[in-house]
Amino acid sequence: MTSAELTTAPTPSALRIPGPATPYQGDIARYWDGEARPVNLRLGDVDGLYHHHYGIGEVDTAALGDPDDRESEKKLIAELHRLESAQTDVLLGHLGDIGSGDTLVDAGCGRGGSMVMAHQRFGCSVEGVTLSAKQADFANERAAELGIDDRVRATVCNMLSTPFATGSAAASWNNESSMYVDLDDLFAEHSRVLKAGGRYVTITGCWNPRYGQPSKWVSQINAHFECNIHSRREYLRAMADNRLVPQAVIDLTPDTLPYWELRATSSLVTGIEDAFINSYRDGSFQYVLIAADRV
Ligand SMILES: C[S@@+](CC[C@H](N)C(=O)[O-])C[C@H]1O[C@@H](n2cnc3c(N)ncnc32)[C@H](O)[C@@H]1O
Ligand SMILES: CC(C)=CCC/C(C)=C/COP(=O)(O)OP(=O)(O)O
Ligand SMILES: [Mg+2]
Repeated sequence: MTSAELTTAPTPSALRIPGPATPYQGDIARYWDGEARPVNLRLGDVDGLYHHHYGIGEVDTAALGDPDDRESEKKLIAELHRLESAQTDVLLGHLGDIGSGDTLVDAGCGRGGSMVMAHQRFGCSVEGVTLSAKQADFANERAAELGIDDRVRATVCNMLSTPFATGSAAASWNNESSMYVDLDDLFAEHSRVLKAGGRYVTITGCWNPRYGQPSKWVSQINAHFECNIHSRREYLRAMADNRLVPQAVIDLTPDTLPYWELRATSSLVTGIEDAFINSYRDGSFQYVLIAADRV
């Protein structure tokens, strides 16, 4: 299938492009094929938007109600989910003016929650890539259920080598997926796929060069997710080397701490909560949004 066909003739099921480029990518594909943590599925079940990222914003304590209430766990799950969708809203708000005729690229799309939200907001087409066939199938099934599978599609594909035509995307993003790849290779591919003047946005966790080196908490997060968190400096340097000029760099660390503090009180904890809370508090780790212009 040619790039032109890929961007103009979506099919409801996941396209499969030759497998992982490295043994590491094979590990990551298996990791996400096997992932079924209740914290992700129960939150997604709230409204059918399935995310694999974290939340931002103030907790609505009124919405949580009385902790002794029988419905309190359900309310807490709904609140965590609201904060995760609020995170996507902030990312989408940095994509610039997107029209219904535009195509966006979601690099590392997971189960597709951000893609659905992008289509609902802009009316545009969204092409997502993930290493996991299970995730791509899930995302495509959700798009079909919503009747938007002609505009929203996930493909099993390496984000460093996508089938999308050069200069074809009005905007592209990584939502908590850039810690799985080399940043030079990643930004070279975004830069190729984006049209001149297009916008790239990432929300990511990065280690803070001011701390010195990755802290023990950052190492714990890497081990937990089999990822390799980059420093803030690496992001900015790799963007500069690949025609991506930062338009906004926003430290979302204070905005994500309430999500983690709330999540730590829920029955859906996974054991990684303290590593995030401690590293955000000691300054070794930061949750950032970087929006850049493709020049
Ligand atoms: C933490 S999840 C984030 C999912 C999604 N962006 C979201 O916000 O819900 C990380 C995603 O990155 C994807 N990923 C990691 N390395 C990749 C690569 N080289 N190519 C494509 N996808 C990749 C994984 O398959 C997974 O879908
Ligand atoms: C900010 C950083 C470093 C993110 C690492 C990537 C990652 C695994 C994100 C969340 O996925 P998830 O939603 O599947 O995780 P969890 O099960 O913990 O909610
Ligand atoms: Mg999650």
